[in-house]
Formats: sequence, structure tokens, C-alpha cells
Amino acid sequence: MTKDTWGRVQQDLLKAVGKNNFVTWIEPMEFDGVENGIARFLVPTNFIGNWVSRNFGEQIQHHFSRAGEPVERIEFSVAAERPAKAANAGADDVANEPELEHAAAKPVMNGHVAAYGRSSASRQSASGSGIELPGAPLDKRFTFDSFVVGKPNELAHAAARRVAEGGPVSFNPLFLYGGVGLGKTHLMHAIAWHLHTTRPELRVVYLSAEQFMYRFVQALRENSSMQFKEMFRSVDVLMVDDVQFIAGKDSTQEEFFHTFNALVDQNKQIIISADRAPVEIKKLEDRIASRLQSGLVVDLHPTDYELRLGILQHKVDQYRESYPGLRIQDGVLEFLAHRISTNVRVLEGALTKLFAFGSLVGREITLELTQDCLADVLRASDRKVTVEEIQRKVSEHYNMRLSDMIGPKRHRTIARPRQMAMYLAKKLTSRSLPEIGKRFGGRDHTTVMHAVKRIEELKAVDNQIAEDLELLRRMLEA
Ligand SMILES: Nc1ncnc2c1ncn2[C@@H]1O[C@H](COP(=O)(O)OP(=O)(O)OP(=O)(O)O)[C@@H](O)[C@H]1O
Repeated sequence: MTKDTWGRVQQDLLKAVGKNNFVTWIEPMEFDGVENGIARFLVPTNFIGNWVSRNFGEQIQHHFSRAGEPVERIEFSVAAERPAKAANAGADDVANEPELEHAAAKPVMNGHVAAYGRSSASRQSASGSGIELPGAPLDKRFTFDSFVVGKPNELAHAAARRVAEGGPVSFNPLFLYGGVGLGKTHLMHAIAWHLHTTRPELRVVYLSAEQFMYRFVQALRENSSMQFKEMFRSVDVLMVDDVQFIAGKDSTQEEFFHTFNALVDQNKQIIISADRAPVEIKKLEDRIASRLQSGLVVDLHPTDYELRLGILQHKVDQYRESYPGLRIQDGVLEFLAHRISTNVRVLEGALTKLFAFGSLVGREITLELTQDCLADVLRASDRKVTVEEIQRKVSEHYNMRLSDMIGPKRHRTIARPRQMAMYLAKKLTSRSLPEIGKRFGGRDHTTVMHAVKRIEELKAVDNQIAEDLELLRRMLEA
């Protein structure tokens, strides 16, 4: 058995698994020979070894047989750490992002330390290297207790709780995604607070992807990339918010990728959030997208009426503790939950404004007062997308008749856009499945459910559909 055989096997694998997979998974493996039917490889991390074994093991065996060297088993061992990256890496990321130039050059504020569990002296020192653990401050209000659970967020909440409660790592990473203001950051902070109380010995770091990049670029400028690596690799739980930010920033992505692998390898928990699913993040390297999907991916759906009402009631209860005299007329919260369906942040803002106004004028908050005080917010949320608008835009886009959206035709050229319109209706409006079904010619809610699931599957594999959806979404939300 010679290295040439491995060369041939590699060529076959390249054809079989495609260039991206090949570069990400196969190329980093160093062939170490075959002995007694066992092919041995050195890999940079356990994570890569496990992944290759699970996903490409059989193919590798198959191609060895074809090359005349049958192997019964493949074994991986971890090679020594790779040399540090070139010192000028990362410069492009900043150059691509001119407004960051200034910020990246600034030292990261001390106030941004969010490492828990050690005394402040040891907090300063990750693995004894005299470096500060990075992180953003946590919002005291963002706890599990203050997170209201409803249908649209129950899965994300359950997953976050499971991670916070610890135990054997069952899904890593946890990837949370959803539209603006739906509670991603709140859930991440809640995990951090929970861990802080229950397992104070853990080093938990929460930061935005943007801060990750600042730190990285700063480390490169100061020639301290080794400390940077050590620092991030010494944490027990890493949370990175708004990861879509690193899309298109090549060196930061690369560094993030290595940090990610190193932590997963040590069975450390990673929690990531983004405004969309990994495959939908443009300019994110495939290998990163595939790793981000390798754990549990859950989305926070747009809120429904019940959840909004629950959140409002929760806020009112909290507010009552400080202002016992607060009086709200029946129906006001229902009115707000019905009228403001954009996102929770807007809903909260509206309520705060209303409370402030109510306490200023010292009166009961009536429906009339609400309408006066929140006229601008209510007008803005009137501009929300309707199912009818979605049907119109999708039919225009696919050059079909609007009547076919609600008609009985089942040909794919009509059925597929109809499914896409149902999917968009579910994602962009607060209508329930039966309500959407009704607007599509009285179809059953299971038909809508099936459409949503089908489109979800298709957009992961069909670029055209993913792009069309993105375009339509942008036009509708404009
Ligand atoms: N289910 C919920 N219960 C209580 N408050 C919530 C809930 N969901 C969101 N909020 C509140 O709404 C506000 C926005 O939430 P958050 O910042 O977590 O959103 P996000 O998804 O991270 O948004 P962005 O994409 O803008 O970062 C916060 O004040 C948060 O406390």
C-alpha cells in the first residue's frame, strides 16, 4: 500500500463528495497507511474524525476496495496542533468593513467582561495566560423567569433550558434563529444567568459575532493571536449572538471555524444565534454552515396573538409591583396584542410608552388613551404584510393568475408557488394555519402545514427556491 493508492482514493472521493466537502473534510486528513485491514489517518481534531467517519466512512472504504486495497476499518487519531495562521489574516475583514476600522482599533472595554465562576483575579486569567476572558454584559432582565413561553417559541425555550440545565451534552451547537426582536438574545442571556447561578465554576462567555471579530482583529494587530486562541479555547460555554455578521469576513470565519472545532472537540457547549437558518446565510462558508447545523437548529417563529397577550400580561404584572396604582381598562391589552404584531421589542416599547403616559396624566389607561398615545406605533404596524399581499406578489413573481392561488389546480407550476405563498404567510403574518388555509380557497390546516414543511426542506437543497423566497420576503417587508 503506497501513498499513491491514497492519491487515487482521494481523486475518486473528490468526484463522489464534491469539492466543498472534499476541501473541508477529506483534505485535512493525513494518510498514515493501512495495516491488517485498518486504514489510519491523522486528523486535526476529533470533530473532523468523527464527522468523516459518520458521513464518509463507507465511501472511503468503498474507494479503497476499488483501488485494490480493501480495508475493514478506518481509524483516526488527532495530529498535533496546526501552526498559527499568517499574521496578516483578518486585515481583509476590516478592510471589507470600513466602518469597523475605527472600532477594531479601540481596545475592548473592560465593562464587556462576562466571564463567570471564578474570582475576579482568576477571571482575568484564562488557562493561566494572563488574559482576560471576553464577553458582553448580560441584561439582568433577560432570565428564564421573564421569558413567556407560547407555541411559536416553545421548542427554542425547551432547547435553551436543556442546555442551561447541563448534564451530558445532547446537542452541540444549539443554533437559535428567528426574525428581529423575537427573543434570541433573551434566551442566550437566560442560559448564561442560569449557569452562573447553578454552576458558578463554569467559564461562560457571551458575545456578539461582531465583538468576536473586533477581538480577533485586535489580537492580530497586537500580535497576540496565540492568546486569543487560548482564551477562546479555554471557555466552557461559548455563546455567539448574530453570527450572520461574520458572513463574507473570511479570516474571521476561518478563526471562528477553528475555535468552534476545538471547543466541540472538548465537548464544550456552543450556542449560536442568527437572524436566519445556517444555509440561508449568504457568504457563509459551506463548511461553517454544515457545522452550525450539526447540532440542534431551532427557530423562533413570529409571535401569535396568545403569546403577545401573555407577554403583555407579564409586563403589566411586573410594572404593577412598582406602580400599584396602575389601572388598565379591560380590553386594552387584547387590543395591543391584536394590533401590534411586528415584534416583541415594539410591543414592549408601546407598553412602556403607555405606562409612562398613564402615570404622567394619573388616569386609568383606557382604550381611547391608548389609541391617542400610540397613534404612531399603531399606524406603523398597520403596514404589516397580509396574506392577500403575499398571494399577489407570489403570483406576479411566477407569472400566474391570482385566482390559481386559491383555485383547485394541482399542477406543480401552480402548486409550488402556492406552497411558497403559504410558507411566507406562516412566516410573515401572525395568521394561524387554519386562517391561512381559509384564505387559500378554504384548504385544510394540514395542507398549509405540509406546504410549510415541504418548502422548508426544499429551500435547504434548492438554491433557486431559497433565492426566490429571500427576494419575495424582502419585497413584502419593504
Ligand atoms: N417570549 C418572550 N417573553 C418575554 N420577553 C420577550 C420574549 N421574546 C422577546 N422578548 C423581549 O423582546 C425584546 C427583544 O428580544 P431580543 O433582544 O431577545 O430579540 P432578538 O431575537 O435577539 O432580536 P435581534 O435580532 O434584534 O437581536 C427583549 O426585551 C426581550 O426581553
